[in-house]
Amino acid sequence: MQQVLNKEPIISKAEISKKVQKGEVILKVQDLFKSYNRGTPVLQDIQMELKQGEFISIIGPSGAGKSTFLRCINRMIDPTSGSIVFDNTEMTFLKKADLRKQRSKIGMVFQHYNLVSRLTVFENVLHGRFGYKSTIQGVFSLFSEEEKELALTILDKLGMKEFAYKRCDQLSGGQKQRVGIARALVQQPKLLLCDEPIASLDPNASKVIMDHLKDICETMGITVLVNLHQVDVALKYSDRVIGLNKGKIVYDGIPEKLSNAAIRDIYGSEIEDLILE
Ligand SMILES: Nc1ncnc2c1ncn2[C@@H]1O[C@H](COP(=O)(O)OP(=O)(O)OP(=O)(O)O)[C@@H](O)[C@H]1O
Repeated sequence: MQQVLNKEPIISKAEISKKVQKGEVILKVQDLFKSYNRGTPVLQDIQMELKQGEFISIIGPSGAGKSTFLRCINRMIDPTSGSIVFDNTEMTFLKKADLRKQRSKIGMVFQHYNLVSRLTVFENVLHGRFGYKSTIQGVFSLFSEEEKELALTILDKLGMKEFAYKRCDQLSGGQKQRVGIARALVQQPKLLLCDEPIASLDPNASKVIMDHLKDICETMGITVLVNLHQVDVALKYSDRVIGLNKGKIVYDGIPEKLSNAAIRDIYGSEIEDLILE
């Protein structure tokens, strides 16, 4: 068995299904601006606080800045100015090793899954542990027995254990997305960023994915921040909905208070087929 040099606590099976308290602020964004190539800002004056265990959806028309915002949080994109404090650490100043360490606490789920299709489900899931390893360990894919057990436990939770040794190119879209979620969960994140996780899926597979994300939030206490195009899905699953229009937050509140007027503010002229009478 290979030793893990960079030891991080590995959660037990019992902890994976433990209900945790919602509460403390896990992410605080202040005065955030982002412009690409010195052009017009695509994010403007973003202020936001997310709490541990919250399920938050971001909705808004195409080009509103939803993906840019998610990617600024984990610094896949560098913000132009402003502050992002995640888990008591200012993200915008971090470099190399410190950034990598902080990023390992933030899982990300992508619309197109970002899996290595010729590798097995199990191998793809273990890739989520790379953030905890030295370069050498990463190159030789050295994983401990504990890490392998964690990967299988998470696959089991997502109903994917029986597919562990299948190649990812043999899976359906919904199954691929469950692998993407499992890979994010083996990181043992405090925050899960999901960028349009159901945009490529049919309604049945979308429901399975959203149900899993909600369950992960409720049973593991992980804060889930999801970009969505579907207002009805956001309303059904979220503790809180954030509406973006042209890079500005125009709604931040509970789903029950998202009025038709608020939906108009978010979607502007694209609105008519979205109004829920
Ligand atoms: N790498 C880039 N370089 C220049 N402009 C970009 C880049 N990425 C995004 N943009 C622009 O930033 C704006 C916001 O894009 P973003 O993808 O964040 O919006 P979105 O709300 O996620 O849209 P969608 O729902 O279509 O994915 C858009 O005008 C887009 O064209």
